[in-house]
Amino acid sequence: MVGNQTEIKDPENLSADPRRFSFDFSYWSHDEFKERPDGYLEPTGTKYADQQTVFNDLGKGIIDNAWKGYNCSLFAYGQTGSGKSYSVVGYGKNQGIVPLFCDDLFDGIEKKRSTAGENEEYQVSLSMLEIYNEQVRDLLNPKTIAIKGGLKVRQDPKKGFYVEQMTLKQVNSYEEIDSKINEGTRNRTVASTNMNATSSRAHTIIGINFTQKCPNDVGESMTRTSIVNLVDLAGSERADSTGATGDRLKEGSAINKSLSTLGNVIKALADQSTGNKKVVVPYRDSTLTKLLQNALGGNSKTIMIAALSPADINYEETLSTLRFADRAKAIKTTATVNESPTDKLIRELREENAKLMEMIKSGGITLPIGGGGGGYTTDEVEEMKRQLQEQLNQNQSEMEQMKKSWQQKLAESEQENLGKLEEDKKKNEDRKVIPHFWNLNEDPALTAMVIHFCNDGKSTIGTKNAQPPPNIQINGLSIQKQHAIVTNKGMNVTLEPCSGAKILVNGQKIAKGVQLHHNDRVLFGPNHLYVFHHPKDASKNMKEGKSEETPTFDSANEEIAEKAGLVRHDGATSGKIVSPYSSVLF
Ligand SMILES: Nc1ncnc2c1ncn2[C@@H]1O[C@H](COP(=O)(O)OP(=O)(O)OP(=O)(O)O)[C@@H](O)[C@H]1O
Repeated sequence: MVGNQTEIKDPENLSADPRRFSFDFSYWSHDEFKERPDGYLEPTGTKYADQQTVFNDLGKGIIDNAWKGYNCSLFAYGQTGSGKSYSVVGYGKNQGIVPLFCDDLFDGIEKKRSTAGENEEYQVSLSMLEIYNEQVRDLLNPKTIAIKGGLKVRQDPKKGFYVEQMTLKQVNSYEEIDSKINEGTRNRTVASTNMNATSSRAHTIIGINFTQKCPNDVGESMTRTSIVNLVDLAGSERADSTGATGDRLKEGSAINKSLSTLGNVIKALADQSTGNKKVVVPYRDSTLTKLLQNALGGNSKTIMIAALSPADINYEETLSTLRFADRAKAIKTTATVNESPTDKLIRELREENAKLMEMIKSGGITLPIGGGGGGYTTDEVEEMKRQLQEQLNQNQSEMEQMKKSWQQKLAESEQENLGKLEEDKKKNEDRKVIPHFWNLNEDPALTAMVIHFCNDGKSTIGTKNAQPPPNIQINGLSIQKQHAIVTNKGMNVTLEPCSGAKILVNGQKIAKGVQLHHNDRVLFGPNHLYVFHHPKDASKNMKEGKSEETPTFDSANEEIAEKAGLVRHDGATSGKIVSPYSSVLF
């Protein structure tokens, strides 16, 4: 990284000149940092770009634009393990753009609210989606995650593509939005573990809708809205470089479909911006590009983060990421401020609904989206009617939302959100005193997201189909209705497999009850991997100054492979190894 330039050398031809790419920013984050006692990684020289630096350069701009009423998007592109999630969401004390953005946004709202007049309102709502194998899952509504084929993506002439039935949760503070995002990440963890899916192959879209209602100079109520999409894309590595086969290959090609379409869209938009207006932009070719249409070529101010690995073995992928980013920087979006008199917006929705009513009455023959005339089958007409009704209902609820006062909405959402916050707080307290299992996932962002407590007495472990329902529910391949029983007797915890159930403790298959110890690794079935935490032992170790080695996904898998005789004893590892990490931004 030299100024805003990123240089890359071919490891097989080091004497050749490096290739140079210029961006708005180029950040180095591979070395020259140290960990503060609280866990924050801070620079030891001038080279390392910490999370706050990146946020100051990029996040603050998004905040300013959101306040002005522009739609904003940020998406992170790069191969698995290169630092996309680190930049977008962050880990622990090293918060990424999403939490820092939310914190700053609510700080600003609180300041405004403290001096706000009666007719000023500030409102934030959150959505969280995952695209996996071209299918959309709503991470804020676990019930929809299991829907076969995922949620439907529809097109509206004004809004563009949108996800039918998507949850939009109103949030009133930083704590509430943080708790909701954690809930979404937990749902994502459970879903990916149950389906034995690789999370790095999923795209995550966090949507923040920010609405301000303020009177203008002549006292007329104005509504200003901004939709902020923060996108953590799936790993961009090509399927042939991952050695994937079978389902993994199918999964890989679906992800590649989204990412290769993203590449095609970016190429087409870049061509357009150089004057070739005839190019057709293939948004419709993948779910991802449909949902990112606005972010890529429409009404949005957009930032792309390209995350790179400096390791030699990743040279080809890194070069391809840089080329991708280089093409993307040519794109020019045309963002406009989304501001209208509130009454006008309500009137437009009312008029549109009157038209939709007419269309439904006349048999739904005119498609809402550029449709033609007759010749439809009964099923097609029914489907059109259903779409029209759906749109009508959506407009109706949007209209009601606009008419409702902030106070009313606050009262409605507060109760639910408060309950969740209390729940989170209690869980955190319980973790200090009750023995429990915490999950390990190959994606560090999804690790320690699922907690199962071993309460006093007996707890059953099994699937949701068990009768009576188990105390600890895990679902998925090879998990039995009654899989195990965990007993906590005076803080002594034992784990006993049910007949036929597969459980490994520290890599060893168990056939009868065993006592669990702090930091034991427990694998239920083929892929539900947990660490057992005993709070008493943990605090004893701390008091005695004993250093603890916290198990990781890789170390637990190596242990399993070793016990099964699959690994050499020379320290060779088996999992993915991609060394750290630098990010380029433009
Ligand atoms: N800028 C950075 N400084 C220090 N550590 C980093 C940085 N970026 C990434 N890391 C570390 O590298 C590891 C991988 O990063 P991350 O999970 O963000 O990769 P990713 O690109 O999101 O991968 P995936 O596609 O699997 O989600 C994490 O343990 C993270 O803490």
